[in-house]
Amino acid sequence: MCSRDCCSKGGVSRTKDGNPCERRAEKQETDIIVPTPQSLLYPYEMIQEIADFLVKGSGIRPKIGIICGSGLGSLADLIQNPKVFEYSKIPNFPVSTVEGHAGKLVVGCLEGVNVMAMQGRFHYYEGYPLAKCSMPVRVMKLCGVEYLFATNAAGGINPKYAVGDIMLMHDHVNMLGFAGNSPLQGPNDPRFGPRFPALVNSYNKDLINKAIDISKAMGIESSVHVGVYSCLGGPTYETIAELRALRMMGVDAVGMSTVHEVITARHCDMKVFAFSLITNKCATEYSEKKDEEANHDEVMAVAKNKQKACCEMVSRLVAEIQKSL
Ligand SMILES: O=P(O)(O)O[C@@H]1C[C@H](O)[C@@H](CO)O1
Ligand code: HPA
Repeated sequence: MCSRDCCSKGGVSRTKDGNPCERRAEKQETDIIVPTPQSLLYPYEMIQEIADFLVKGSGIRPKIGIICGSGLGSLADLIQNPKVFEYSKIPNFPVSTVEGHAGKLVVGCLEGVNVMAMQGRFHYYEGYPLAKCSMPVRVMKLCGVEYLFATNAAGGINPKYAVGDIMLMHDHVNMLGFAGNSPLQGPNDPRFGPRFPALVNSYNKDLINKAIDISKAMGIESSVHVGVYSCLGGPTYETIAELRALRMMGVDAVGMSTVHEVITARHCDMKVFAFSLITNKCATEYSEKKDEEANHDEVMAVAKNKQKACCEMVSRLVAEIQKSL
């Protein structure tokens, strides 16, 4: 009861004559914690500071940014004369908490092109808001990056996909977006891009065609597909009913990343190339068999096995871009 002689009825403090207690109402208002809109977590100036730190520290303005998926960190090992930044030493950078994501940013040269690679990405399930997960993409942009290469480990839903196949992403279904979550949520800073960015043709067709040609040159075209990826929040793998629903929506591979990075990259007008390494086949029939359940050890093991082909795909594509620069 407050000093104005109020009583609490149905969770609302009221004066004796039944009117809501003004003082209580004022207090409740100040108690409300309004969540910070995602886009305000990393203002332009803070991203600029991180970019300046990396450009100054490496002496390099990268043209291509690479995000290494689970177990695909060796993509960054291709980089010559690498300057390595541990995430924990980069001002205002989050840290990686997932096995298979080393937490290092590698800047250097690949096939004659200045590149920057993230050995470790940030996932929503780690507890980071989406804008924080994809903040490094904006850092890349302000460092000078024009092309984003995003890679991921994913479960194959398309029954034609086998473990170890590569799926070149040509579109996505943004399940977190369906639920009203976006890395662009909150006030828009036009220095990054427009309020309402279009996402049709987000995945660069020319780069997809080049990657198909590369797969032919590598003799792996029968295990390379072009398909649709969907990102769920994780960290749980999907239920059978969810996988069936995704398949009905036209999804070929499912994972827990990439989409918010692509949204952020397209917002600031980067060219995007992305692929999934199919690390497990998603079961769409009910079964008691333990070996049909997805698990991170299997994801990591398949990624390790297939890293050579993934590395070759990336370096050949970078070499193609180099020709056009
Ligand atoms: O970072 P990516 O999307 O490659 O990692 C996938 C999704 C989860 O982080 C993990 C599950 O095994 O691999
Ligand atoms: N589901 C979600 N994410 C994944 C999977 C999967 O089956 N495999 C690798 N990452």
